[in-house]
Amino acid sequence: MSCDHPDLLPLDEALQRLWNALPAPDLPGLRAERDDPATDRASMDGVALKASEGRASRRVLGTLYAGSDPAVFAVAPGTAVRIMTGAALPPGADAIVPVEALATDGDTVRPQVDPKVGDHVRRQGEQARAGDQLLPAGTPLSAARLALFAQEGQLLPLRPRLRVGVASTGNELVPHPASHQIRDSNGPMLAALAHTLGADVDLRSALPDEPAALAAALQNPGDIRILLTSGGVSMGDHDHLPGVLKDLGATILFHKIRLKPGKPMLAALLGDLLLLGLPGNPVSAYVNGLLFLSLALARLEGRAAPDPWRRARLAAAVRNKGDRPLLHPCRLVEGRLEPLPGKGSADLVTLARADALAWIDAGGLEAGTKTRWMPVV
Ligand SMILES: Nc1nc2c(c(=O)[nH]1)N[C@H]1C(S)=C(S)[C@@H](COP(=O)(O)OP(=O)(O)OC[C@H]3O[C@@H](n4cnc5c(N)ncnc54)[C@H](O)[C@@H]3O)O[C@H]1N2
Ligand code: MOO
Repeated sequence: MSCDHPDLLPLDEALQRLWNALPAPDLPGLRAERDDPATDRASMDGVALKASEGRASRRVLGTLYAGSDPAVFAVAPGTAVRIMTGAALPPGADAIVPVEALATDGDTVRPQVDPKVGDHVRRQGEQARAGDQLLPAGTPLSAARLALFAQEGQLLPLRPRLRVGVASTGNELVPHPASHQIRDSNGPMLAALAHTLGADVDLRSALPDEPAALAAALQNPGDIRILLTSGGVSMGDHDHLPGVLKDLGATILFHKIRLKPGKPMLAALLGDLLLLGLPGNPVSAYVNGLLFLSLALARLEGRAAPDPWRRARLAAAVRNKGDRPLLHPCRLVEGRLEPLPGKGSADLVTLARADALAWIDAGGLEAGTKTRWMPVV
């Protein structure tokens, strides 16, 4: 019997749908408060002098450091001022000769090179002029952009880390398992993943396969913005999550995607709470947790959408008989993807040995094919 599902949502569309459904914070634009740099500055440690005097000796008047007021010196013919990187140029100087290109004798210096006007000088306003638009409103935040806001006197406070709840589901999850039971490995895995991705994590006890318990957890989520669950989203008698969400009036963003592992992946909004209902199989929970949580955190924090994909060649062929693209565990060896002999979406042993997940189109890929892959973090 074929299990092909033409209605499954392609991964990139699912990611886009999640991105569009989440609100980005208000992202202000930025204008330059003053010229950048605000005065001519030294870009090397050396002496500030008049270039037109060529290699002639100069008498050193003193030293300017980054932050020194340059007006205390005036560079007249036959003089120079020692200057450190970042210091404003003194009046009269138009070039810097670096320490390495100077002969020094007491307070006299002699350039060993022919200085030219503007040598090793960062010109006033060469990066921006006062009033220039530096970043339009809506530009996603990054550490570099936050630094630019700080430079212009508009320090943006760091946002508190988003709080992410993690709750596994399943009656089979117990701390001391008999042979028909298992330990909860998804909970600790997803907590670690959320922590790695920069969230503040609340790892909760596993929930039983009971609609009432799931409903209670969803209706009283506590102080979290995102809830990661694992399990209970497929076709089994105990797969209650989709029905519970429907009864609670949640907005289902998608349920079931064209990816192996990850077919029953579910995302829903319940008021302000984003629920990522990850499939229970550990590799599936990992892959989808990584893809969807990193995107959701970036969106809610006002960062650009992360692109986890890199490209490399497969060292060996990988078969994929299904109709879904496959993310296959690999080792990266000298820049090539060496497929591991994995046993599918329940095989945590192979996932833990992998450092890459390679994208294998439906139908499989031959050895030597270049394909996209993402790191296992
Ligand atoms: N008739 C069908 N059966 C299944 C389908 C389907 O389309 N039709 N899809 C399969 C796929 S694909 C996946 S993935 C799984 C996902 O099912 P659920 O998300 O409903 O997960 P569960 O059934 O609750 O559990 C699946 C598997 O994972 C183990 N598990 C669950 N939670 C944990 C945990 N916290 N730590 C470790 N392992 C966990 C669980 O014991 C099961 O073995 O469904 C397929 N079936
Ligand atoms: O999504 Mo499932 O993990 O393909 O077996």
